[in-house]
Amino acid sequence: MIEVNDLRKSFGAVQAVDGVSFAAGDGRITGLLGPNGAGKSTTLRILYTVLKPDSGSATIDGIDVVDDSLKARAAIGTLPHGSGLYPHLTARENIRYYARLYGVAEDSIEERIESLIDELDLRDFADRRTRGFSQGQQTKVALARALVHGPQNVVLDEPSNGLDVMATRSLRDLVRTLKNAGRCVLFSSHVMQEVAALCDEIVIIAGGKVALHDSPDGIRNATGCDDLEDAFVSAISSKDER
Ligand SMILES: Nc1ncnc2c1ncn2[C@@H]1O[C@H](COP(=O)(O)OP(=O)(O)OP(=O)(O)O)[C@@H](O)[C@H]1O
Repeated sequence: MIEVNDLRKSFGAVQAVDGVSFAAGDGRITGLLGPNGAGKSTTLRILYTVLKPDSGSATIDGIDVVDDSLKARAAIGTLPHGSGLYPHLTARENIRYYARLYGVAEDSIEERIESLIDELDLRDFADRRTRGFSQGQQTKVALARALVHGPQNVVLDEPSNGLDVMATRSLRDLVRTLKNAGRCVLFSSHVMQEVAALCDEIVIIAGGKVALHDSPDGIRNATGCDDLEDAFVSAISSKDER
C-alpha cells in the first residue's frame, strides 16, 4: 500500500507538487492522471526515493520514503520516465543485474528472468545489447527489471509510452495480473482511455494539486459527464476556477 500525505515539492519558483494526498491500496490499480506538467512524475519520483519532498510524507507499506529510503525502495518496483538501461548490457543482463541488486536468491534468478521474458514478449531481443533498442523494446526490458524481485508495490511512470497495440495489451494484462495477485499498482498517464480501461481508482492531478480522487463511475457522477474524457477536462477546469 502506498500513502501520500500533503506532499510538496518546488523547483525554484515552480511549485511542482502542492499538497498532494492520496492512498493506493493493495489489489487495486490506481491511476495518476493529469495534463503535461501536472506534477505526476515529481510525485512518483518522490515515491521511488530519487527526490526528497520539501514537506509532507509518503510511505510504502508503512515505510517512510525519506527516513528509510533503502527499505522503501526494496518494497517497490519502478518504471521511471526514461528507461535508464545499461546500453552495453543485453536485455537479459540488465534484468539479471537488477535481480542481484535487489537480492533475489541466486538459484531462482534465471527462472525468474525466463518467465519475465515470456510474459513481456522479450524473447526476440533478450540477448541483444540494449543500445539502439526502440522505445517499446526499452520499456519492456525496464518493466521486466522493475518486476524481477516480485515487489508488492509497483509504480509505473507512463508505462505505455512507445508501446505498440500488442505490447499495450500485454501491459494491461500484466497490470491486471499484478492486481489479481494482491499487488498495489500505481501508474501515471495523461491518456484518459488508458486509465479508464484499467483503473479501480483515478487520482486526477492538475497544477500540483489533487483535483478529484474517485472510481471511474464516481468521477462520472461528480462531474456529471458520461464520457471520462469530458469528466477529466471538467475536473481540471473546476480546479482552475477554485
Ligand atoms: N528537475 C526539475 N527542475 C525544474 N523544474 C522541474 C523539474 N522537474 C519537474 N519540474 C517542473 O515541475 C512541474 C511538474 O513536472 P512533472 O514532470 O512532475 O509533470 P508531469 O505531470 O509528470 O508531466 P508530463 O505528463 O508532461 O510528464 C513542471 O512545471 C516541470 O517543468
